[in-house]
This record gives sequence, structure tokens and C-alpha cells, in this order.
Amino acid sequence: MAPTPNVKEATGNQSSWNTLLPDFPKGPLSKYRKKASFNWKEMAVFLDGEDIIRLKNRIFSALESDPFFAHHPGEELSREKYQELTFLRCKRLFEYDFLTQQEIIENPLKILNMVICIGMYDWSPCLQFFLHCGVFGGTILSASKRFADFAKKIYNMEIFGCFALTELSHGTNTKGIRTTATFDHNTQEFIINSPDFEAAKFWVGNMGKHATHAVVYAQLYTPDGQCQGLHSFIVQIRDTKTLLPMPGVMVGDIGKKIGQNGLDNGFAMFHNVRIPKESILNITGDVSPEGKYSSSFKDVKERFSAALGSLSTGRILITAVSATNLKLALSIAIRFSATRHQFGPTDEEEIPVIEYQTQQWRLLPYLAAAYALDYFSKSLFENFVEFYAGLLTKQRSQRQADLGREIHALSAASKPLSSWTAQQAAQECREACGGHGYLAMNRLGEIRNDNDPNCTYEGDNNVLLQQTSNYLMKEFFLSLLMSLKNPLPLPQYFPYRWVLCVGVGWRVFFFRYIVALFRLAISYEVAKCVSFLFKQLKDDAVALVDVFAPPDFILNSPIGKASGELYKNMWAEILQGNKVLNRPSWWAEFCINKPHLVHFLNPKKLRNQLCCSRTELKTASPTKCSRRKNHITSVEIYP
Ligand SMILES: CC(C)(COP(=O)(O)OP(=O)(O)OC[C@H]1O[C@@H](n2cnc3c(N)ncnc32)[C@H](O)[C@@H]1OP(=O)(O)O)[C@@H](O)C(=O)NCCC(=O)NCCSC(=O)/C=C/CCCCCCCCCCCCC(=O)O
Ligand SMILES: Cc1cc2nc3c(=O)[nH]c(=O)nc-3n(C[C@H](O)[C@H](O)[C@H](O)COP(=O)(O)OP(=O)(O)OC[C@H]3O[C@@H](n4cnc5c(N)ncnc54)[C@H](O)[C@@H]3O)c2cc1C
Repeated sequence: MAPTPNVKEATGNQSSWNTLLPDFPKGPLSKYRKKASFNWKEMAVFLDGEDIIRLKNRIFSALESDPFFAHHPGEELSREKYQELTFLRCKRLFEYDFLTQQEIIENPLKILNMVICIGMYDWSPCLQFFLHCGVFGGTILSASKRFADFAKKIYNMEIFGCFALTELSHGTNTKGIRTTATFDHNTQEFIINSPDFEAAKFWVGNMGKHATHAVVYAQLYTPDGQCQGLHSFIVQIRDTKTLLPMPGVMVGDIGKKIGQNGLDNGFAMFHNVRIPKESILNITGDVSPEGKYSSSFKDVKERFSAALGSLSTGRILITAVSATNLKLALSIAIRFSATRHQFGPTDEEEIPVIEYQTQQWRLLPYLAAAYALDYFSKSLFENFVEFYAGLLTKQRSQRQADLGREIHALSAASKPLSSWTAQQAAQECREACGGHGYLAMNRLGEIRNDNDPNCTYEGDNNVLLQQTSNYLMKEFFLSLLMSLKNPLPLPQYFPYRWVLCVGVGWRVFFFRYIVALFRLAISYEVAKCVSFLFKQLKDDAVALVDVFAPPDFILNSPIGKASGELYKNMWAEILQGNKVLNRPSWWAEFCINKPHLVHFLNPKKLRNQLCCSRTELKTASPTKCSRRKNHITSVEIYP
């Protein structure tokens, strides 16, 4: 049993908290901050530790003081401009070099917190940077020592990468991937080919405009015509000096998405593109110069699972990415709810909407989920780090294999849970802020739209959950087999279930009836307890959000600002809008060029006048009728 951490030891002293975490400005939120039953700074230091908080502060202040990351309220960027700005920001992240390899080795949670901090600002530059360094770079560098010289090119941006598994016609079903890699032993090359446009690589982040290299998943064919299954290859897709496509490669941008539009998702088709034999990421197997396939995985399924192993990394990160969106949305909605006064016990006095039970029931369960998912995602990440260390050191123990399967099963459930929770919460927070939640400047729409693909990429949530149930079924039947060898006494827990198993018809019905009542009584009692609990929790809600809310610059939501000056913050932002008080440039279309209106007549008379009455329409010559009709610019023809 892990020793209960000593809060005092874990959190240092008051003075260290104050240097790390400055006080919030006085304002409408101070009332709730004073009511809190704990010290938010102590909680923040207890959860993250001083080291991580220092890293967060370093990242947040670097972005806030960098003109490349400045916000331009009221400015509508074109997608092309947003993509350019995203890339320039991504480049700045290389220049900041926030973390050294040594720091990551000493505390791997720092890399997770770096993803979170930059993502809180904007997921587009965050994902662009980490798709290159983490997903593309991580996949290559963990394959084998053969690619060690890639490290420098990856981290100094000599090359820029993407991860190309999905095709236009196949995504979740990776066995259906149709890109081929055929080994030509005469030239010691692989020939990468897309059989048709349905096999075009599609949705690939960074591929739309910037990637010069891709990790491409393809079915490997040896000279004897045998398909050896899904393997990954490094393929250069653009010239690093000109960004023009390489010969045989057709590459482009898939177009505007619902969110994350700073990121360039692209497509690529390969027309018999030849790559050196050494370009295969020999994670699961390799080909000899004579074209003979070899693999350390004898079992085809094991080989397939190893080929997809790197996907678990993304799923574990997405669990934290989604939990981050949950925190962002709640930071805005809880602070809004604590300062938005609407109705009250008397006409003179209105109260904050967080005082209403419905507002508490809508938001506080998600606040609890934010803490639970934050803790879970970090502990799952630490389990993954142990597994990844085993991967890098080519561990082949049973424990390593079991850990890999368990990490897959867990991440295949944690990503759906976290991303769906964040998606539902973003909508609930949007509604809990009323109309102001629908104002783009308050960012809840962006958070909802940018969180949305977390439910799909790195594997569709619904299908991934089937992976977890497969795993649990196998484990359950395995343990059942074990228990049948040495039967245990019948379970003493849930006695009604046990009796139910041996019950007969009427007894089963009777018990179900009692159970239903029992459950109703329980849920009534629970509801009362939860309401009581929320009554306590609502006074802590602002402080609980203060623990994880980023600085105002990063949160970038007037109604979510730490001061709680709801209306001043919104009004200031509105007046910064582009030409907000100007008359429309097309004012003359309104004031001078009025529409050519046919005089408004009595509808009955009008109908008689028009040649297009029903009977005449059938007989009247089209020209005559349409000529008459053309003069009618904006009068409705009554049915
Ligand atoms: C799982 C599938 C659906 C397989 O289905 P199926 O064909 O039915 O096969 P099965 O029989 O079920 O499986 C065969 C066995 O293989 C096992 N298995 C499967 N997958 C794995 C796995 N990943 N790990 C381990 N084992 C696995 C399975 O359990 C079976 O074994 P057993 O018989 O049960 O013993 C599969 O088809 C699938 O995975 N489909 C989904 C495809 C997918 O995920 N595509 C993703 C494409 S990439 C993408 O979407 C990218 C998105 C970009 C955004 C990502 C943002 C997150 C990154 C954040 C930043 C990262 C920072 C990194 C930090 C750093 O490192 O620097
Ligand atoms: C923003 C974004 C970025 C992406 N970035 C990348 C990237 O960088 N690299 C990359 O390779 N890919 C990327 N993808 C692609 C992503 O990985 C796929 O979209 C994802 O794997 C789902 O596959 P699909 O889109 O083909 O959907 P499908 O697999 O076609 O699923 C469509 C629907 O069918 C249902 N379905 C499918 N199979 C089953 C089943 N067996 N049982 C029940 N229901 C089923 C699914 O639940 C889903 O609702 C990205 C996608 C998005 C949206």
C-alpha cells in the first residue's frame, strides 16, 4: 500500500506557494475564494509539485510575452493564415526548447505537462509540434538503433514528420489498409504504391502543407508474392529544400475541418515510389537482401499487435488532452456561474446562478470528473513510461507482454471515457453560460470543436471499447478457469444476487421487485446526499477551478477571467472588435439602392393580375409568364 503522502512535506510552506502561485485579483470571485474550505495553492503544489509548477509558469510566461502568440481580438484569420501562424508558433516551440532530454528522463510527467500547457493555449501548434516530435519521431526512434541519426534531423527541424496509417476508405480497420510495400531484391528497395485513390493516405496531421517525411503503414510483400502484413516505413514525401512533392507522390490538404484548423491535415498517394531497404521500421520484422522475411514474433496476431503498439501512446496522451479540455471548459463555466447573478429571493437582490441546485447538478459532477481524470491520466502515463522503457530496452519478458496488453486495454477505454466526458461537459458548460457561452470570444465553442476529434482519432471510441471488452472477457474466463480448478465459497457479497441465481420464477420476480424498490430508495437517499454534498462543494468550486485554471492569457475567455469582472471583461473585449461601432461598408445598399418592389397589392387582386395563376401556368407561354414574373423581385406568390 503506497504510504499516504504527507501534505506538509509534499507542499512546502506558504511562502514558497506565494512565489510560485501569485494571488488572484480582488473582485466578484473573492467572496467564493474566502468561503473555500482549503487553500488552492496548497492543493496545486500537492497535486503537481513545485517543479512541475515552475515548468508550467515558464511555458505560460514565455507564450504570453511572445508576439507570435499574441491574441488579436476581433480578427478573423483565414485558414491559410491560421495555418501559417500555427507553423510559426510551432517553430518557436523548437526555439524555446522548454525541456531537455535529461529533464524528461528525470521526470517524464514534464512532457505530459508541456503538452497540456501548450494545448491549453491552442491545440493546433501543440499537436503539430508533438505529432512531429512525439508520434513521428517517437515511432522512428523507438524502432531500432538504425534510425539514431534521425534524432538530430527531427529535433532541429531539418525534416518534418507525420504519421500516415489511415486511408480514405479505411481507418479503424487497420487490417483493411491497402497501401503496399513490395520488396525489389534486384535494387534492394521497397516500392510504395497506392492501388487507387481509396487507398490514399488521408487525415494525416502535418501532411497538408509541411511534412517532408511520413511514417507510412503498408502491407509488406516479399518477392515470393507473400503478404507479410502491416509494417511501417519512412517515406520522404516533400523536398526539404523546396517543400515540393517528391517524384511519384501526390500530396495535399484535405480542407477545412470543424476545429483544429491551424493544423494541416493532408492526403497522399504514392505511385510506385522507391525507398531504400533500410527505410522499413523493423519493429516487428525485416527482409534479408535476398527478400526473405524474418520476425521475432512467431504469432501473426502478436506481430500485428506490436505493429499497432505505438497507437497506445496517442490514446494515453489523448486521455490527458481531453481532461485538459474538461478543465478549460469548467474554468470558464464555474467562474461565470459564481459571478452571473440572475433572479433571487427578492426583486432587489439577485444571486449567483451557482447557488441553484440545477446549476450545481449540471457542473459539479464534471468538476469531480476533472480531478479524477487528471489523476488517472497521469498515473496511466506513468505506467506507460515503465512499459515504454521496456520497449526501448527490447524487454521480452511475460510481464512486458502482459503490461503491453493491459496498457492497450486500459487506453482503449480511457480515451473514450475522457474524450466523451470532455465533449459532453463542453456542451453543458456552453449552455450553463447561457447566451454568453455561445459568443465565440468566450472560447467554449472552440474548446468543444477542438475536443471533438479526440473521440475519433487514434481509433474510434466505439470500436476501441470493444478491445477493452475483449480483454476483460479473456481475463474473466481465464480467472474462471482458474477458479474452477480450486472452487471458492460462493460469493458473500450481494447476497440477493446469489439467492437470485438459485431462485425460481416467482422468487426471481419478487426479488427483482424488491430490488427495484430498494434501488429507488437508495437513489432517493443518494440524491439527497448528493444535493447536500453539492451544497458544500459549490463553495469550494471556484477554488477547485483555481487549482487547475491556466492564466487569463492562456484561458483566453473574458467570462472566465480570474478577476470575475464578468461584464467589464466582456465589454472591453467587445469594444476591441474589428470596426465594432462602424456602419457596414455596404450601407448604400441599404440606404440608397432600395429593392425594386412591385407595389404591394391586395393579395387577391395580385393573384388575379399575375399570369402565373395555376390554370394559366399550364397554358401560358413560358416566355410571357416568366417575363411577367421577372419584374417581381421580392413579392411572395401566395399559394
Ligand atoms: C484495435 C484494432 C481495432 C484491431 O482490430 P481487429 O482487426 O479486430 O484486430 P483484433 O483481433 O481485435 O486485434 C488483434 C490483436 O492485437 C491486439 N492489439 C490491437 N491493437 C493493439 C495495441 N495498440 N497494442 C497492443 N495490442 C493491440 C489485440 O488486443 C489483439 O490481441 P489479442 O488477440 O486480444 O491478444 C485496430 O485495427 C486499431 O487499432 N484501429 C484503430 C486505428 C487507429 O488507431 N488509427 C489511428 C491513426 S493515427 C491518428 O489518428 C493520429 C491522430 C493525431 C492526433 C493524435 C494526438 C495525440 C498525440 C498527443 C501528443 C503526443 C505527444 C507524445 C509525447 C512524446 O513522446 O514526445
Ligand atoms: C482531426 C483528425 C486528425 C487525424 N489525424 C490522423 C493522423 O495524423 N494520422 C492518421 O493515420 N490518421 C489520422 N486521423 C484518422 C483517424 O485515425 C480515423 O478517423 C479514426 O481511426 C477512425 O477511422 P475512420 O475515420 O475511418 O472511421 P471508421 O472506422 O470508418 O468508423 C466510422 C463509423 O463506423 C463505426 N464502426 C466502424 N467499425 C465498427 C465496428 N467494427 N463495430 C461498430 N462500429 C464500427 C465507428 O464507430 C464509426 O462511428 C485523424 C482523424 C481526425 C478526425
